[in-house]
Amino acid sequence: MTALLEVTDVKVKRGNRVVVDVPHLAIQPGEVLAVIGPNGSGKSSLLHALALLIPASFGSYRWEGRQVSLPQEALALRRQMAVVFQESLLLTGTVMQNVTLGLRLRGVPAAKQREVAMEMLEQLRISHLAHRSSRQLSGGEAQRVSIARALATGPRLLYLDEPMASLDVLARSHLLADLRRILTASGTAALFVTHDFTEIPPLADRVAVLAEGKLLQIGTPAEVFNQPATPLVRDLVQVAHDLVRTLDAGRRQEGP
Ligand SMILES: Nc1ncnc2c1ncn2[C@@H]1O[C@H](COP(=O)(O)OP(=O)(O)OP(=O)(O)O)[C@@H](O)[C@H]1O
Repeated sequence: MTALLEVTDVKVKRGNRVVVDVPHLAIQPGEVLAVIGPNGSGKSSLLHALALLIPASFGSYRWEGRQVSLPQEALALRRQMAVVFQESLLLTGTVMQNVTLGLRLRGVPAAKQREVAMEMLEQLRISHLAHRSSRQLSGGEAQRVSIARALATGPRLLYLDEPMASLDVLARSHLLADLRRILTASGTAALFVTHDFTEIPPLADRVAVLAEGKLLQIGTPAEVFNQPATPLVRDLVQVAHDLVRTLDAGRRQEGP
């Protein structure tokens, strides 16, 4: 299958330091890739570089098999991608005004803007908030609005930088399920950065582990969790293993 996005020799410099140095990374159409790693390992920098939001150097940057010329084609390509950040970054105005923003900038007729936005709000189960001010939303609602805004333009690839970090566990679990359903139904690929391993099974097809800007391992969640490729990956996933073991031990003690 031709990858949706395939990059080689990605390097991001912050000051004089190279903070991302990844020889190869590919995202398949419709695939959801989680990126995990310690603080400061370069996860956000990698995401921002791939989304063409910060300067980076690429050996090659291929979109659906075609070599993209950067920076000349960056603007056109960015229209096929969307980004959701940890903070919802909504503009003053109503939810509807926020969700139609990207479509407005693309010159989509007003009636169509509203139709598409309403559809996205329904898919994210927040159509009742359409006419609410963006300043009168809970954190979970605001994050749903920012995801609806990102998806309204029909991106082929959605980047999510710790989008659930400020949500409570229930809100997070419901949003993960809704997001997975929407991404699968629309065939949208996604790359999401997370610190929370519980987000991986419901959302990710593959996991990439980054440390000090280097890709230590990439594989299915089962591969990474059961066959960690390096001691650092083992230490990272150990926390998740310990949790499962503790819960199992508790269950055995309680009996059937
Ligand atoms: N705007 C910036 N200017 C200078 N250095 C930066 C900047 N942003 C990030 N860095 C540095 O680049 C490195 C990678 O940071 P980055 O935010 O990409 O890591 P991360 O894995 O996303 O971290 P975290 O998990 O803490 O969010 C870090 O050493 C950080 O200090």
